[in-house]
Amino acid sequence: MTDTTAGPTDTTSDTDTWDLIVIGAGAVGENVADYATKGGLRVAIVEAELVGGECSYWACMPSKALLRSSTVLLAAQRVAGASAAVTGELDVAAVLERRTSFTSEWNDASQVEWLQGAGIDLVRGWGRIVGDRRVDVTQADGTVRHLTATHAVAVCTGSVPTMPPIDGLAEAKPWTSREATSVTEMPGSVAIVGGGVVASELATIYRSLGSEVTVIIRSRLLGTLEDIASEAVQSSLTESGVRFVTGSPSSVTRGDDGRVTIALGEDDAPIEADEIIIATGRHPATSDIGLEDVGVTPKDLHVDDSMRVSGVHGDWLYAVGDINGRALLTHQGKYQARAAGLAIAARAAGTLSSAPSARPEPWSDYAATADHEHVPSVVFTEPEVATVGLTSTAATEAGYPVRVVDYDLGAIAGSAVHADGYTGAVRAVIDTERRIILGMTFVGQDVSEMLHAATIAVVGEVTLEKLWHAVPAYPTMNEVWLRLLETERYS
Ligand SMILES: Cc1cc2nc3c(=O)[nH]c(=O)nc-3n(C[C@H](O)[C@H](O)[C@H](O)COP(=O)(O)OP(=O)(O)OC[C@H]3O[C@@H](n4cnc5c(N)ncnc54)[C@H](O)[C@@H]3O)c2cc1C
Ligand SMILES: NC(=O)c1ccc[n+]([C@@H]2O[C@H](COP(=O)([O-])OP(=O)(O)OC[C@H]3O[C@@H](n4cnc5c(N)ncnc54)[C@H](O)[C@@H]3O)[C@@H](O)[C@H]2O)c1
Repeated sequence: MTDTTAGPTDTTSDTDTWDLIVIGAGAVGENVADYATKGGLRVAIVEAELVGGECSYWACMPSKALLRSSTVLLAAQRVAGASAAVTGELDVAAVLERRTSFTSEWNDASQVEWLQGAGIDLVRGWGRIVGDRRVDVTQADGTVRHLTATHAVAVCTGSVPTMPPIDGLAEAKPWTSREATSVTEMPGSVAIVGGGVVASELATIYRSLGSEVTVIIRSRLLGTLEDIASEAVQSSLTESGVRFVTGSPSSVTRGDDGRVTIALGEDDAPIEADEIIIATGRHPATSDIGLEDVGVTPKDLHVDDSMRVSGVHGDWLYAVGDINGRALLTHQGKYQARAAGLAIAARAAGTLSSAPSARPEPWSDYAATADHEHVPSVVFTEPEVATVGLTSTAATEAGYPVRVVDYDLGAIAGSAVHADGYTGAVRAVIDTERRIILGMTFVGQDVSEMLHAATIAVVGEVTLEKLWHAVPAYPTMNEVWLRLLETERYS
């Protein structure tokens, strides 16, 4: 894996007491600190690795940068006239170099500069809660610094990959999303274990950059999404040459030639590849951060909508972002961070109740209410999948009166102009009593940019009758909204 460089060292003053101590300077920790600072608090943030966290260096940004060049190439190839102008292959070295520039060569100097500008103090090292509002930081030289918070501690330590119990896995030195997104030389072949978002995006990246790809899945690819999405992505990946094998590895060995051999069931032929990538989910990074010392069992970690951890004497502990397991997405973690940062500052100022029983008002600045049933997300595959809210299955299970309305996105005039032979699909999940949209799924080229209108409709609980007056411009792909409403009315 690539080397990482921490930028400037600690930026703290002499004091070791702050109003708020944030452990973990990923996107989420940075936002908790920023919003609490804006609320008038003095804040220190503790970081063991790179300021900016997973998203900046090994997740969202590098993976999306690795995907972008092939997406652009495909878009040009799908429009007659433009396709004649692009006759060459992807420049893989240039793609990797562009990715590296997005990670600032795994150096966090610019993010440290941002912290300084925002008035947030940085303490580098491993943070561990050692008592009520007290955090010890083990620094690179082994010395321990003792920090105290007058108001709150927020743990924003993120998540780590879950490694499945496969014989020989550790010895075979598997890649996780970290190695896969920081790759410097494309392997000839990879076997990806898992069928979620990470596996789907990595399969798209590695195939587009020339590797032979085998994906080992237990069941349906992207199984938590609507079938229109998972089927489209799996069939497009298959068409691009990705091989899908159903099963779960039982053992893996790395031979003297450096290649891995993966055994599945007794009747299945083993799979050989240059590298094995594990993409079987992530779990909260709760190890060795001292939760147990303040009476919190990590697997029972529970937060309210202001991200305050339940059952901690004095109610000073918050858990924000991937660590609380609510929605493992950068934008949703940052949303939680805004709620938590503002709530911590308001409680410190006495303008929001600190009582354990006091729950923040839903949809107020202090509550991440949208986490429950209004989460947007995009899977950056080919085709893209953009979703918000509940799937038809989730809405039915939650007891809503549901009607599903589908429309062929390829049949829209704007889509036909967008790309020759455009294919895509849209599904709206409608609450038939309240006549609002509970969830939407878009599948197709560039649908990620269509998502926010749906998020506004779902969060705003805009009725279908009112949506009738939100007129989509012609000829854009958004005209699918009109077609969905017509389908709901007349069929
Ligand atoms: C391959 C991949 C692609 C992804 N793509 C997207 C995407 O396109 N869009 C999206 O919304 N989400 C995406 N995600 C999810 C996204 O990366 C996470 O939801 C997000 O990074 C969570 O932010 P966080 O701040 O909670 O945690 P992290 O980003 O993991 O940050 C936690 C920080 O805490 C530090 N830390 C941990 N323990 C300690 C300690 N004890 N002391 C001090 N510091 C500590 C870590 O070093 C790290 O810097 C992707 C994830 C993966 C794996
Ligand atoms: N574009 C994005 O927003 C984006 C991109 C990447 C990751 N993420 C986030 O990161 C999180 C983690 O993603 P992920 O894909 O690692 O996890 P996931 O939980 O979405 O998927 C894990 C997959 O691995 C499979 N699996 C588990 N154990 C297995 C085994 N032993 N053998 C074969 N398959 C096995 C599961 O069936 C599932 O399909 C997601 O929750 C997602 O929100 C988001």
